[in-house]
Amino acid sequence: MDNSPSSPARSTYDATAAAGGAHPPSRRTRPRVGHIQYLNCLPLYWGLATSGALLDVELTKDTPDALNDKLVRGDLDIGPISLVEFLRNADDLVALPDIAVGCDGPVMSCVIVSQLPLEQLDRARVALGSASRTSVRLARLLLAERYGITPDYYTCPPDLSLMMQEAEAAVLIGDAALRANLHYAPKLGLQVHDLGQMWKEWTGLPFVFAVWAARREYMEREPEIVSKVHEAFLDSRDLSLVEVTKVAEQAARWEALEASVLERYFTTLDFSLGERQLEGIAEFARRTGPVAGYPADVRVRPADLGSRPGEMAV
Ligand SMILES: C=C(O[C@@H]1C=C(C(=O)O)C=C[C@H]1O)C(=O)O
Repeated sequence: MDNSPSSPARSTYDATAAAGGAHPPSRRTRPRVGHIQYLNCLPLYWGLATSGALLDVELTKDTPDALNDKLVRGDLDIGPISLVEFLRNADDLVALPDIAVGCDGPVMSCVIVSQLPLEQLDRARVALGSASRTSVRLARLLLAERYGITPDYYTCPPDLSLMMQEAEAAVLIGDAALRANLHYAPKLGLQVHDLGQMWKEWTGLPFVFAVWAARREYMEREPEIVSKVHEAFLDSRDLSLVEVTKVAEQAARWEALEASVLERYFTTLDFSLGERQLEGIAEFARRTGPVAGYPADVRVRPADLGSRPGEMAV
């Protein structure tokens, strides 16, 4: 190997160093932001491309459970997190205001798929899809307290046909749940129970499956970036809901679901986090806290990010 000062690699290196770095390391790093790889989050991210904000974030697409772990470990700075994981890690995280993935009635994509009426699931095998933390906890709560039953739960990958071979019922979320709900269950004669609707009938409240959070230390270090990312998500969501027909048509090109179904789905989901949603969260924490790893009186207190600032330019 030629290590002499005249070798091209070496001379390029020296020239760069002498010039103070023609390619200096980036002075600022983009915020590392999570993106749930399900259709449920499409309306939150769709407008980021339109506004250009997509270029100002380093996006990591993954399943909710993987994103939960990354945000909690500090491999992400900002992102969606299953409500249950937020409540467990509330000391290290700050919730962002007015943004969530929830519903006020049916949700369509967080379901119990069952071969038997729910009352008959006592001691039966129930498969819990491994991508979920909140829906599986909600399903267990509803089956225990509304139906008075104690199934034999186990966690496994979210694959409906495997689950139905090994269990009498399964809890699914996201696109797999949507497909099960709309396609497979009716074909296979399986019952579908919508967790959002069950919660609403039981408590009269909206339900929040995931909130948006920043790591507390990141928020303290980079409050402006957090504020701008938050703003970009709100703008994206608002634009997507105004243009929901277009979003649904575009998404349908790559999905086995009709545009009209996707439009219904996007408008069934509730992406807000207001007083009633916070009340729903408090009620869920009160009912699950003792067994789910957080105090029953834990609260989500969204950060005060001030009024909506201007364009994102981080
Ligand atoms: C509405 C949904 O909300 C979700 C449910 C989650 C959970 O159960 O932990 C986490 C993130 C969201 O994806 C869905 O997955 O369809």
